[in-house]
Amino acid sequence: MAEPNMNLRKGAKVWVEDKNLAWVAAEVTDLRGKQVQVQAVSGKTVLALPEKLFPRDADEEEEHGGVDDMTKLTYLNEPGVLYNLQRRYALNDIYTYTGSILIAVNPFTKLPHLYNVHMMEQYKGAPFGELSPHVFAVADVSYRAMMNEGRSQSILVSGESGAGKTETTKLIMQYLTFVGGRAAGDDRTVEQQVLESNPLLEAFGNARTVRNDNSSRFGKFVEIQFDANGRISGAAVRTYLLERSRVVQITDPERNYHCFYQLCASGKDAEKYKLGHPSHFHYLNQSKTYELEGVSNAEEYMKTRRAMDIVGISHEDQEAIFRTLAAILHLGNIEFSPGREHDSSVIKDQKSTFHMQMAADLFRCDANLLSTTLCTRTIQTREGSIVKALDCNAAVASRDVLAKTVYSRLFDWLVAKINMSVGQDLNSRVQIGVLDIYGFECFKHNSFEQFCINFANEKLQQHFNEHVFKMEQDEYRKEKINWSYIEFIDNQDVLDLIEKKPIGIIALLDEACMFPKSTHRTLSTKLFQNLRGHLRLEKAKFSETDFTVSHYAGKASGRIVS
Ligand SMILES: Nc1ncnc2c1ncn2[C@@H]1O[C@H](COP(=O)(O)OP(=O)(O)OP(=O)(O)O)[C@@H](O)[C@H]1O
Repeated sequence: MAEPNMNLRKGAKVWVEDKNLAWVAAEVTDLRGKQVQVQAVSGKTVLALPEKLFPRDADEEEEHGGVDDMTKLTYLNEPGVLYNLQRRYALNDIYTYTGSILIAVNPFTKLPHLYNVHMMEQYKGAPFGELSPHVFAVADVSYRAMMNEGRSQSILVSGESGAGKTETTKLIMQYLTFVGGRAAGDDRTVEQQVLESNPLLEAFGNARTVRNDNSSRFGKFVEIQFDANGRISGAAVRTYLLERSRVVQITDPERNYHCFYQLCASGKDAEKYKLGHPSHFHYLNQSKTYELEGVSNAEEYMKTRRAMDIVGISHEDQEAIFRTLAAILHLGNIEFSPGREHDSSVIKDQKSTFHMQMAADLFRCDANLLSTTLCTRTIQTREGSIVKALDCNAAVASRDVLAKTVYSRLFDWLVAKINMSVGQDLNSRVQIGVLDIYGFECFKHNSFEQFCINFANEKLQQHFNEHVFKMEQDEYRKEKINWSYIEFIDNQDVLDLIEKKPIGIIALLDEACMFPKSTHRTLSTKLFQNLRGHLRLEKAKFSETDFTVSHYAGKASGRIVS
């Protein structure tokens, strides 16, 4: 989006950077050697370097309330794009096009007039771009492309946490249900079932985060299958990258997965499993946030139960699901103290023994076996298996791994149940896929989970580059249209750094996992030896194991730990 040939004469309209407001509108008042004097609309005069200024569309050229397609801006630069979105947002115009891409700004308030049946009727079959930008227009264009070309389509919903991806995905499904739904009078339809399974997925896959009270902690690809007449004939939900670490570790004011709090507030069921207030459980009390504003955990529990009934999960299976959740909570309360032998551990005290017995009963396994499993590790060798004692830290780690594994298997099992109940149409030739996946994430400390999320986003970015930029430009070339090529950053080098065999980060990690003697130090040495000088990888100055990957969207630092 750089603007190389900016004409900086007196009176030119520009954007100048501002500490507080990001960008402010200004006008050039003087040229002083290498610097330019500009006067901001507030009246303030600033000196700036020319390369720091961006040209600005003249106010009188701009339509009132901004333009509905960014490509209509004379100057397509960051301040211009942000200003346009801001002006539209002020009028509750939350949608704006950039060519065939839709930008949605989260309104954080209900706008029911935007999503009613009347609106859906309006967008049905309307040429793209004729009506105001809308998520229904995108869904409609993909439905029509599928029908006209007989080819499957996909819609990618991307953005940072809390941007509105899940809401947008639901709206797309609502629209596809409207155009491809079955005639009234049919039994409960596939699309209804997909929508009705949402509360279930949300109870087990969503949690409160700093940014979003109901943040999806997994990626989701919803495939909606259609028959030859364009009617929905089946559907499937595929999930990715469930955030497993949340089951055992949370920080204030975040929460664990909603289902745990729901179960604790369930009254009789909670009593049956000897649960109480969430503050009694280590996996929940690491954060003091137990309630969500405007949400009753007990009512949500009933909703989750109802969603299970709708999806067709038997009462026996429902009981097994909540029993497993309770077992995980009891498991988390097991503490260890050093055993008699060096580097060994035992269950700490009576309280821990109670929770271990509870966990074992609820998992329906033998308590001694559970305790041995937590406090020892069995290593297979050629000579047979060796049992090695674990110290307290290692026993805690093994307890947490068990909790995470059981939870993620439970989640996968639920997804499989939902898919079975909704029913896939194996004969369908066309489908529309909607991908709702985490955006790029960067925290102070980034775990392996974040690394995978950023890798997935890097892959998506490459797909986007190939399809949007390369294909458009090939088209222009074919038609001999004189076109100044858009510059985009090819991210193949980041992908190579991560996935190339045999010396990408993942390949080296794989290799390290196979050698019993590997440690986090041997892995870091290998990584930095093999990838030294890679422009996308930086080693931290004062650490042997910290590294930073320069992604297309920014830098993310990680640490190799054992
Ligand atoms: N189109 C919309 N209309 C009204 N409210 C919206 C809309 N989109 C989002 N919101 C509000 O913003 C909140 C966050 O949106 P959503 O959960 O869809 O974000 P997300 O991008 O999926 O976040 P995460 O990645 O954390 O799951 C919603 O709970 C809802 O209150």
